[in-house]
Amino acid sequence: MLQAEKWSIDSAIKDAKSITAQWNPSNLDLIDGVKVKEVKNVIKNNGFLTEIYRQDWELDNLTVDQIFQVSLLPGGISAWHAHEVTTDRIFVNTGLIKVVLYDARPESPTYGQINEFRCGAFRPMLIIVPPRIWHGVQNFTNEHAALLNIVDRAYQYDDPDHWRIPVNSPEIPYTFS
Ligand SMILES: Cc1cn([C@H]2C[C@H](O)[C@@H](COP(=O)(O)OP(=O)(O)O[C@H]3O[C@@H](C)C(=O)[C@@H](O)[C@H]3O)O2)c(=O)[nH]c1=O
Repeated sequence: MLQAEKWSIDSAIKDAKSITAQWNPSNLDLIDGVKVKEVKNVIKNNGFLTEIYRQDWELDNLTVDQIFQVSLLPGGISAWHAHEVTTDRIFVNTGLIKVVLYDARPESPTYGQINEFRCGAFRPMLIIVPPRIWHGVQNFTNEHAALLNIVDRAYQYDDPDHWRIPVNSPEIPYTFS
């Protein structure tokens, strides 16, 4: 273990572990029920192809009832959301977006846990967000960004399965910066 003998500046702070050998955040313990499928871009002579969702990935045994896109302007934040019965499957397909989850289920083994994902074209992944997991997204770049949401229950115009609390709610121990 490297120690800061008197070679550095007194106020210097040594980095702690931040990443694993698989290039994942070292503090990422998935919230119970959350699944992540990382995919790789297939580079072609004229660009690249990225698979977004396949039933044979067997991530869940739910249907695909609707797919919609959410575009976020530079710096845009959409938080916090939760659904009682709908599963979100989020794929950032343009730019880079921070996807943050919070487990507020008292009975959950990961109650109180935060998961933060930074994903998009450079690090494509599908994030499965079970019902009752709070979630928010932020375009933390100065470019346009967008995500696809592949849901197992289509949006119900007359009775949305959609609960919200303000982005700055003290109920969730996370601040978008
Ligand atoms: C989801 C949805 C919304 N809408 C309407 C409802 C509302 O007037 C407007 C904005 O919808 P929302 O307020 O739900 O959009 P938004 O606040 O951006 O929430 C969406 O963001 C992502 C990150 C999520 O997590 C989802 O829960 C999704 O609802 O669009 C549709 O017309 N069709 C749809 O399929």
